[in-house]
Amino acid sequence: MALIDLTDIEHLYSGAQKPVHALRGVSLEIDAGEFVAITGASGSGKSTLLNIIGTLERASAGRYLFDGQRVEATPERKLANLRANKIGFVFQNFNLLDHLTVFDNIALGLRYRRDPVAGRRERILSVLDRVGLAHRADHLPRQLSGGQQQRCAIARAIVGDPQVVLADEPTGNLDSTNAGQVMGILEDINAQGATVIVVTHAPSQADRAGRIIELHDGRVHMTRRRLT
Ligand SMILES: Nc1ncnc2c1ncn2[C@@H]1O[C@H](COP(=O)(O)OP(=O)(O)OP(=O)(O)O)[C@@H](O)[C@H]1O
Repeated sequence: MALIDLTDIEHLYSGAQKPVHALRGVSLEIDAGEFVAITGASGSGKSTLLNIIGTLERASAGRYLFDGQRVEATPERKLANLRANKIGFVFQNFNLLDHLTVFDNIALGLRYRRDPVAGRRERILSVLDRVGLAHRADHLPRQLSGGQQQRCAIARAIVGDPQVVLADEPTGNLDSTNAGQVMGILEDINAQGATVIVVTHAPSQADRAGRIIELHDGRVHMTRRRLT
């Protein structure tokens, strides 16, 4: 059984002006342990699809099974719980809290989890080490470079050891060296067993994924697996 199983997903944004049909019948399966890149032109529906996969947004129509659970039939309270325990999010703009240190920003990744408080400090220190920020634990986000801020955000996303890491243009604000480093960390997270899904429009980064899903006008235009 696929970890993520989407069938005929439609999404309509019905704002004040004309409604936007952002997804038009997307069906796809993603297995546990895959590293998938979602690509496509601006406006093709990549972020919408990622937000639906992450249960931040509910699809207007279609069926979504996450780890066998019917998302459309799950109340919001339970979805919040699922997100806190099983999914880590990484965004283009890092979304760190300015007034908190790197350590405390990462601690936020454990806030809504049910696991015991004992051992949290060690867990945070170990993840800081993993993203190469052990020497920056007491810094504020504004004292970090963009690449370091994104590595801090990744640490926050993975500190709870999620099954799935979803990253929306995680390298969009980074130069190529930092972008390469961030992709390397995502590869490492995947190698450790997490399913990783990255939205990117950079072909050089999409090529690092095991599978590329290209959207076009709200539909899956093409799916391609890495040859090696
Ligand atoms: N909250 C919203 N309200 C109305 N329309 C929206 C909203 N969010 C996205 N859209 C529209 O839905 C379509 C798909 O948007 P989405 O952000 O998913 O595309 P994308 O492929 O991620 O684009 P980009 O690469 O520019 O980030 C676009 O036409 C966009 O304008």
